[in-house]
Amino acid sequence: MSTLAKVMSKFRLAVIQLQVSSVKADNLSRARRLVKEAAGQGSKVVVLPECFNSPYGTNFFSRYAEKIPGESTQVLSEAAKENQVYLVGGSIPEEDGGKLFNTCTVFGPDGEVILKHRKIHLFDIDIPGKIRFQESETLSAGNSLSVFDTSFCKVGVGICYDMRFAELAQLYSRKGCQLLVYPGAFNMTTGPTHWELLQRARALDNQVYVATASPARDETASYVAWGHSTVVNPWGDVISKAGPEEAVVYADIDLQYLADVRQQIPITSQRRNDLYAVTSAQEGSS
Ligand SMILES: O=C(O)CCC(=O)C(=O)O
Repeated sequence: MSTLAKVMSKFRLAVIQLQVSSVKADNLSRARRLVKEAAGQGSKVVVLPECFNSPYGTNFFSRYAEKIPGESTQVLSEAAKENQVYLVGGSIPEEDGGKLFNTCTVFGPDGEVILKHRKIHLFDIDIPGKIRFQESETLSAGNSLSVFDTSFCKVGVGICYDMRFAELAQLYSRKGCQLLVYPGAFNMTTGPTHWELLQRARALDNQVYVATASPARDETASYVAWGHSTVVNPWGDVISKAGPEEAVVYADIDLQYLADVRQQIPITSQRRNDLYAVTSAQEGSS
């Protein structure tokens, strides 16, 4: 392998576990400061949490919603450009045509938007005595798979509940993604058992890196996030993990290691495509 190929096969990823408050301007300025800090540590891809500009909750979405482009995406664009990073801008409540979406925008190092992912699986659950949450009361679902290219590898994007759907990760992997990122905000009921397990499952099933970015835990919020933003490698090992509080966690992504794992355990070529298949209605689109 050439020296250039070797250099390009490794890059640093940063996950920002942001302390999100009810003051949008504070959320934006903290995010901007931490993107700069992450870039200062050599990160090339930086990920913010779900709902990074607003508290998470159906009663907040319409109040904090913005058009895209708008105030929050402008800050993200500038932060990406100033710091020369790919910035996965967590998510924000987006308003478009009278509907609300939970939307992630991704910016390239030139500050241009390169992807917009609207959460495709809305978080509607009801666990008696624990948690009932119905995003569909206020939000509409997106309808597209979302993949973007970097100078290092292809990246697939989902938002939080999207991570529960193994088929989506499998399709992203089949499209050539080597990294899956999920801005997310699990809670104190599902977080302890499901958050890490889902990430390790998606990573191991597909032999990819998986990164999640959660808001920091705020015990006074109406929705208390689990925190614990994580990066998992293609072997299924957790290689970086935050606690509950605000933090930036780093992981060195090694695409040669990913290739080695795939060679050692060649499940992709061993799939019985003659017996089963996961298909997408959007097959052929990127
Ligand atoms: O799936 C879960 O348990 C949590 C999902 C969630 O919080 C979300 O989709 O925002």
